[in-house]
Amino acid sequence: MASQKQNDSSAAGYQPLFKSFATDAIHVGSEPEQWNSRAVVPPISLSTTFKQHGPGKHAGFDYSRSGNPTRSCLERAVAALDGAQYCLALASGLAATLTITHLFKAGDGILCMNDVYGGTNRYFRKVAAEVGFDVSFADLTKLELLKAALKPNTKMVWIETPTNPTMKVVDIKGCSDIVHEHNKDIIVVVDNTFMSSYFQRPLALGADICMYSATKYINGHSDVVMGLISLNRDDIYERLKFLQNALGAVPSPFDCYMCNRGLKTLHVRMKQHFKNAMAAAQFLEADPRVDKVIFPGLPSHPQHELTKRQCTGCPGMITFYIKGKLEHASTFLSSLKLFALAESLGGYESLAEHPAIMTHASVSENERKELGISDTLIRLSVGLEDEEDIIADLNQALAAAVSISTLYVIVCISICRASFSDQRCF
Ligand SMILES: N[C@@H](CCSC[C@H](N)C(=O)O)C(=O)O
Repeated sequence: MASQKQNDSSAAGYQPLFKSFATDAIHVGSEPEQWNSRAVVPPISLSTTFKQHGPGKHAGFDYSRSGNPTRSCLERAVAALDGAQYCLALASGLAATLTITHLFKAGDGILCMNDVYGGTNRYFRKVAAEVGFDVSFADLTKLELLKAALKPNTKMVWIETPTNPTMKVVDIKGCSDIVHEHNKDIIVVVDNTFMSSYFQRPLALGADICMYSATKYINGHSDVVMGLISLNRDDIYERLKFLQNALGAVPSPFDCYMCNRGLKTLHVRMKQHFKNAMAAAQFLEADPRVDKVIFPGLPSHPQHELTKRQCTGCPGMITFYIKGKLEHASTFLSSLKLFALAESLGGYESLAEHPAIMTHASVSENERKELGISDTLIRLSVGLEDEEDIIADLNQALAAAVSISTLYVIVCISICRASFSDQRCF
């Protein structure tokens, strides 16, 4: 039976599930034997300071920013799930990004995937570049563009896959091999927020660092803001551990407790996100009111085969273009009843948003245009509700946004436009 379960995803052509994932999620870091009380659930250790036997002689913890027992429980669990030796928890995904960037100095080159979370784009362009980092962007789905973009001063390559919001999938192994062949000291970072460790293990594919906004799937309950960094290299870990303390962007013990609690059901949630998202993506793709659906689990996705080669499945993230203009996208979003119109993703509840106006508003208009973040682009985070209710909500909101007569007009206009550009009629 166990091997049958293991084979579910590989039967669909994806990588086999990671061995003992659920067992590790539940037990690693939460061993009752570490507490005198033998508490089965790790206690929330709120003390900011810890009594020392003698000056500088402590029992593993001296000050809560430098290290905290509840935080350690979470960090150990996440390291196990990422196939990593080490994990560090930070106060947010962006706190993780800036802590990693502090590994480098002004003048060093950072090469970033062109389509990334708006906050990452904003941090690299409007903060890191302004303090002297040489920041550049390239479409890393094309390995020849990666090769061309590597410079003598490149110190870090930042990959996000699938990308937020246009769901491009980047070949982690392909990129890591090229980067490390060019210079083995360049650090390849993968933002694994969308996939989570359940569907993708970047370190096993050659990346040096795997990072998360744990606010999303890892916690999974939309009630904690947190970042995580997993890695295997001792030298980078030592420096990041120093930076975690020296920069001080650490999460509270309560948030660590909450996130560890959410992590225990990651495997159960991700399976259901995949199932619900697949059904929603198939529904949207078959619907005439929808122009295009981008979901890596659909055979129509340009990197569907790559997704199956490097992942064990797909999360609940779907992006689609609604037919029409901004007003149709807006009406669709305001008409949703079960999906909440809200930023963020990866919680048990379904969310929908308009990247151009919401999560990616800080990306310049030109860049948004180049990336396809248009007025009709809608991003869904499909939650864990009943599949038929999710689809019914999408259906009624599409009906409110694009009536049959509007659809008729849109289709006529696009036929005319195509004919004009072909110079075949009129
Ligand atoms: N308004 C926020 C944007 C939050 S986006 C959150 C999340 N990463 C997502 O993609 O939904 C800001 O300006 O930082």
